[in-house]
Amino acid sequence: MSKLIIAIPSKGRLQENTHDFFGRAGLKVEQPGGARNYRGAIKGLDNVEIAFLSASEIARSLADGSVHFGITGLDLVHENITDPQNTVHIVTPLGFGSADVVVAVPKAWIDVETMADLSDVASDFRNRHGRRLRVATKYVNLTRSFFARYGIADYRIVESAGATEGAPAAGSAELIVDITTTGSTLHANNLKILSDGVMLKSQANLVASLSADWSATALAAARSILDRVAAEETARGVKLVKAVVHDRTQALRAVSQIGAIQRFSDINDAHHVSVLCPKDAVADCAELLIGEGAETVTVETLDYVFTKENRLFTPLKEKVGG
Ligand SMILES: Nc1ncnc2c1ncn2[C@@H]1O[C@H](COP(=O)(O)OP(=O)(O)OP(=O)(O)O)[C@@H](O)[C@H]1O
Ligand SMILES: O=P(O)(O)OC[C@H]1O[C@H](OP(=O)(O)OP(=O)(O)O)[C@H](O)[C@@H]1O
Ligand SMILES: [Mg+2]
Repeated sequence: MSKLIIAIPSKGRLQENTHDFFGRAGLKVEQPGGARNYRGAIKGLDNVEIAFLSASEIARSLADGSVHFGITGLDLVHENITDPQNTVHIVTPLGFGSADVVVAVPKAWIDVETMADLSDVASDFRNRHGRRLRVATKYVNLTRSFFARYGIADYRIVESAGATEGAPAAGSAELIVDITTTGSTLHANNLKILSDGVMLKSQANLVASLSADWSATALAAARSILDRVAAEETARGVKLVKAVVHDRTQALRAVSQIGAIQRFSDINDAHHVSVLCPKDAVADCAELLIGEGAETVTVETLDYVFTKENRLFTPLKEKVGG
């Protein structure tokens, strides 16, 4: 009877959005004993335990299998997990925590715009100064593999624990690899991103561990959670469109062209149409229905659309369900 363990950020910029994400799915995260208690629960789901960890610890816990699910940035997944392909499964991106991991150099380096330029500078630098170019970063693994891809070997990594953008001005490195969202920290430190220097586009993801103990209990709890998550995601992308038309079959044929689908059919009713329509196609759908004789078309927002087939759970089960 091993419970499903979900690791969520205990602090930092992903924390608040994570609570909102669970809230939208109708799941209430409870932290008995307040912010200093590192174990919690989800209201009404007895087989789920919450572990509050830092975003980077979450990536490591997914790798070692001590948690089943975790919410963390894709950057941390790729930096902290050796073989992410075979170690974790990305369940779904969450639409928050967007940031790019980038290579940035001083703006004063006017001749350096690309990774190829940087490669030239790196060789020159070594010849001229008798030491290697220094790159300040906490993304050591991402940097090594990205630089290797561009054939750059003449550099040395200076591990940074924070305020990485300050390293060039402080004289502790020539350039940096760090994460950026608005670009204002880079700008404030007179740094520019190389044109092909975006190493990774990151955002927060719901990630599953492939090495955790996926007991029947844990899998069942995962299904309950993913049912709610998928139902909310689906609902956010569609609207419920209703109308009374001359000929239902004909109207459905027309709106199916723009992706609207009949979900709730009453074979005795030849005139009522009620379809789930992609959010962006609602106005076109209404126009088509009016063309099919509707006087009025109403559009409703839905909270959840549950379906028997769960597009988030099925791929996970295939990987861990035996
Ligand atoms: N502008 C940003 N700067 C840094 N991280 C960001 C930014 N936007 C989103 N993120 C995401 O937030 C996560 C980092 O969160 P946070 O800073 O709370 O964790 P952390 O620094 O790894 O924690 P700790 O260092 O204590 O382990 C990363 O996954 C990153 O992708
Ligand atoms: O492009 P911007 O919008 O300016 O954001 C990027 C900055 O934000 C992060 O630092 P954070 O505030 O998380 O501090 P940290 O270095 O202690 O993690 C990151 O390390 C950058 O320094
Ligand atoms: Mg941080």
